[in-house]
Amino acid sequence: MGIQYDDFLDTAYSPAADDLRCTFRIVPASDMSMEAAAARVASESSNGTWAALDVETDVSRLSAVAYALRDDGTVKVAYPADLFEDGNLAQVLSCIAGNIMGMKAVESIRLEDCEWPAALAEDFPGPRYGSAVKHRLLDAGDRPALATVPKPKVGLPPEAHAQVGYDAWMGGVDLLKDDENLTDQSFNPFEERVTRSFDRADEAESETGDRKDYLVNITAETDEMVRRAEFVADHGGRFVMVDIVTAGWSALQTVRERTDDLDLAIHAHRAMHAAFDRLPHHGVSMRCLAQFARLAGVDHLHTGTAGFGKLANEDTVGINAWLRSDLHGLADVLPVASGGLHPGIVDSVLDETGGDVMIQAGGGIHGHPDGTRAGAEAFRAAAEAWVEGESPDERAEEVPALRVALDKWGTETPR
Ligand SMILES: O=C(COP(=O)(O)O)[C@H](O)[C@H](O)COP(=O)(O)O
Ligand SMILES: [Mg+2]
Repeated sequence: MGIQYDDFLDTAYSPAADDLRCTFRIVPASDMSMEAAAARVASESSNGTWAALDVETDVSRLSAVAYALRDDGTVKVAYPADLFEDGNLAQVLSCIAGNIMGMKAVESIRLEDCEWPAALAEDFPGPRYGSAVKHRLLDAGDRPALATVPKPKVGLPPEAHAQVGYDAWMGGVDLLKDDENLTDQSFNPFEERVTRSFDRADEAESETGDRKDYLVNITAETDEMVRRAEFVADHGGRFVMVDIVTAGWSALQTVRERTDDLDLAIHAHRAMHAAFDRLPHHGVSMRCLAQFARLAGVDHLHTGTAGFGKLANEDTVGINAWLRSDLHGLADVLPVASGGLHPGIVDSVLDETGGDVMIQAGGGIHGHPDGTRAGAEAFRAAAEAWVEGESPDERAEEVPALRVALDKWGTETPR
C-alpha cells in the first residue's frame, strides 16, 4: 500500500480515546500552506517520510493525524498509543518533539500542550509524594513550604554551606537547597557537604522542634546520581534534587526507578528549560516540560514566579493548575516559585499561585542586611502573614527583620 503526506491530514478527524493529542503552533515555510506543513509534521513525527512509499505491511494504524487547524496557527496532531513504547519518555519525545523541530517545511514550530490518554500515562510512575511532601516529610502545614539556596551559589566550602543552612533553618525555612551548578566540586565536595549539612539540620530540628531537610543536588552521570541518592538516604535525607533538563529525561527516569525503595522525594530544578520554552513560536513549552516531569515522577518542580521574580516565566498559574489536575491517578506535583523572590513580593506571588506551593529564595534571604537568619525570619513572616490575611507592613510591626527587608527591597521586581 502507498503512504504519502496526504494520508496524515484529516481536518475532520475525531481522535480515539487512547490517542495522545498534541497541540502545535506552526508557522509554515513561506512556500507552504498550513495544511501541507501540518501533514508533514504528523508524517515525520510518526511513520512517514519525504518520499511516497509503497509498503507491503499495513502500517497506517501507527500513523499520526493532523486535524483541528486553526486561524491562530495551532494544529492538533493525534498519535495512536501503539506508536509508543510503554514508559519510555525519550521515545515519546523523539516522536512528538523530534525531527519536526528542524523541518524546513516549517519556519517555526512549538509543541504547546499534550493531552495524555490513560493508555500512556499509566505506564509512568508519576510522583511518589507530590504536594503531600508538605505534611508527610515537612511541618509546613497549610502554609507554603519554604526553601533557601545559599549564595554565592558556588564557592562556599562545606562548613560555611552547612552554617548558612543552620542559620536559615533556625530563621524558619524548612529546606536548604543546593544550587543548580553545585554538585561535587573541589571547593565543596558532595559527601562532606551532605554530612556536615545534615549534622546542622539535626541541631536545628532539636532546637526548633520542626522537621528540617535538605534538597541535595545529585546531578551527575546516571549511575553516580543513584549512588549519591543512596548516600543522601544513608545520612537521613528524604529529598534529592535533579537538574532534570540538563541531566536528561531518561536519567531522571532511572533515578526515580532505582531509588524507589529509598522513599526519597525528587526536587526538579529546570535549568536550561528556557532554551526550549522561551521563544513563543519555537521549541517546547514549559507546560509540556512540566508534563514530562510529572510523568517521570518528580515531586516538586520549578514553574516560576508568575512574573514577579528575576526570570522570564511562561504561564506559571496555568502550569501549576495542570500539575494539580487529575492525570489518570498519578500524584500531583508541588509547584516551586523561585528566582528573584524576596519578602516584599511574596504576597504578590502567592496571590497568583495560592499557598499550596514551595517558595524559595536565595538573594532574598542571604542579602538581608542583618544576615541569613534575619533574612529567613523575614521570608517566613511574609509567607505566614499572607496565609493569615495580613499585609507585609502589618506583620513587620511585630517582626523587625521583615521591616528591614521591606525597607531594603520594597516591592521591587529584581532583574
Ligand atoms: O538560584 C535560584 C534562585 O536564586 P535567587 O533566589 O537568588 O534568585 C534558582 O536557580 C532559580 O529559582 C531558577 O529559576 P526557576 O525557578 O525559574 O527555574
Ligand atoms: Mg539557582
